[in-house]
Order: sequence, then structure tokens, then C-alpha cells
Amino acid sequence: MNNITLIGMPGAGKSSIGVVLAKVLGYQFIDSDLLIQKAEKRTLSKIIEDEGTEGFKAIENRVNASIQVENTVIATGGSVVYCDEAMQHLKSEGVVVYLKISLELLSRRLGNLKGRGVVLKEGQTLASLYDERVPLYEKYADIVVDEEDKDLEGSLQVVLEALKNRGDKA
Ligand SMILES: Nc1ncnc2c1ncn2[C@@H]1O[C@H](COP(=O)(O)OP(=O)(O)OP(=O)(O)O)[C@@H](O)[C@H]1O
Ligand SMILES: O=C(O)C1=C[C@@H](O)[C@@H](O)[C@H](O)C1
Ligand SMILES: [Mg+2]
Repeated sequence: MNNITLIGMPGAGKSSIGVVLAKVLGYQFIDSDLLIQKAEKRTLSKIIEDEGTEGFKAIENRVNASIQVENTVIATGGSVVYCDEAMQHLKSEGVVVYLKISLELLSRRLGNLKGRGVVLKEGQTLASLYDERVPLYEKYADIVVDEEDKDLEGSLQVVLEALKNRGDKA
């Protein structure tokens, strides 16, 4: 299946870039965070509060591993890379693009982490979460796109260019 899955830290722009990317390519768009909320009939932060981070990850794995779409841009949640089954599934159904953002830029972009609903261990800092996750994003990525110093339109253009260079989409 010819899907484009976006992965990266919360606030990297998977949802914002994803929906515009889908329009430019004439693709469908889904946000797997919204699929989780629909399946669970609860907000992401409520699921994390009720089930804990491990419980949330199990739900996130199940929902992402069951996505069946084609010609679709899939914006994932930042924690999907903890879910190996889901990641293998998404990789088998298209190309995985890592939207890379520096810790400095991320710190500026993210206001209230808890309000967004982030899979953060008790007492864990953004810096340690970043260090834990970057190797996972790199492990699953087919393409890495660096969005440093770019606005949303600039990041979109780099994603399009990277897909074109790889021959996934002209
Ligand atoms: N170059 C850029 N690329 C993407 N987003 C940008 C850029 N510059 C600023 N932004 C802003 O950063 C925010 C990105 O948030 P967004 O919800 O798209 O992230 P996300 O990766 O989907 O996060 P989450 O994992 O929490 O779902 C938006 O408010 C967007 O307008
Ligand atoms: O990066 C994270 O830990 C998360 C990001 C969100 O997109 C959601 O998937 C969830 O709230 C966890
Ligand atoms: Mg998002």
C-alpha cells in the first residue's frame, strides 16, 4: 500500500504537515491519535491518566497495527515508536518519514506537555525523553527530514523533495 506515515516527537508537526501533504498529493489523511480517541471514547490524556503509560502504549499499538488504508498520509502519535508491532505494520504498508526537530526547538514549541498528553515517565524531563526516543525514530525511519529553521510550508517542501528523491511520489 502506498501510504506515508509521519513519525517524530510531539509538536514536530506530524498532524499539521500531514494534512497539507495529503492535499498536495491528492491523498487521504488520518491521524492515528484521533483513531485512538474514537476507539476509546476518551481523550488521549484521559487514557494516559486512567491506564498509565504502559496501558496507553498497548492501546496505541493495537489501533495503529490495525490501520488498513491506501494512498493515505498517516500522522501518528509521538509515542508510536514504542509499539514494534504497529511500526512493522506501518512500514510494510508504505514509507515512514521521521520529522526531525532539535531539542531546543522542541522546548520552544511545546508548552504544557501534560495538557497535550505525552507518554512521560514520572519525573522524566523533555531532554531525557528526547534522548530515549531519537534512536527509535531513526530505527524505524525510511526517510529523515530535518525541519530546523523552517516554517510549516518550508518543512512541507522538504518532505515533498525527500519523497520525490526516493521515488515514492513524484
Ligand atoms: N516548521 C514547522 N513544521 C511543523 N510545525 C510547525 C513548524 N513551525 C511551527 N510549527 C507549529 O508546531 C506545531 C506542531 O504541532 P502538531 O500538533 O502538528 O505536532 P504533532 O507532531 O502532530 O504532535 P503530536 O505527537 O502531539 O500529535 C503546530 O502548532 C505548528 O503550527
Ligand atoms: O509523544 C507522546 O508521548 C504522545 C503524543 C501524542 O500524539 C499522543 O499519541 C499521546 O498523547 C502520546
Ligand atoms: Mg499530532
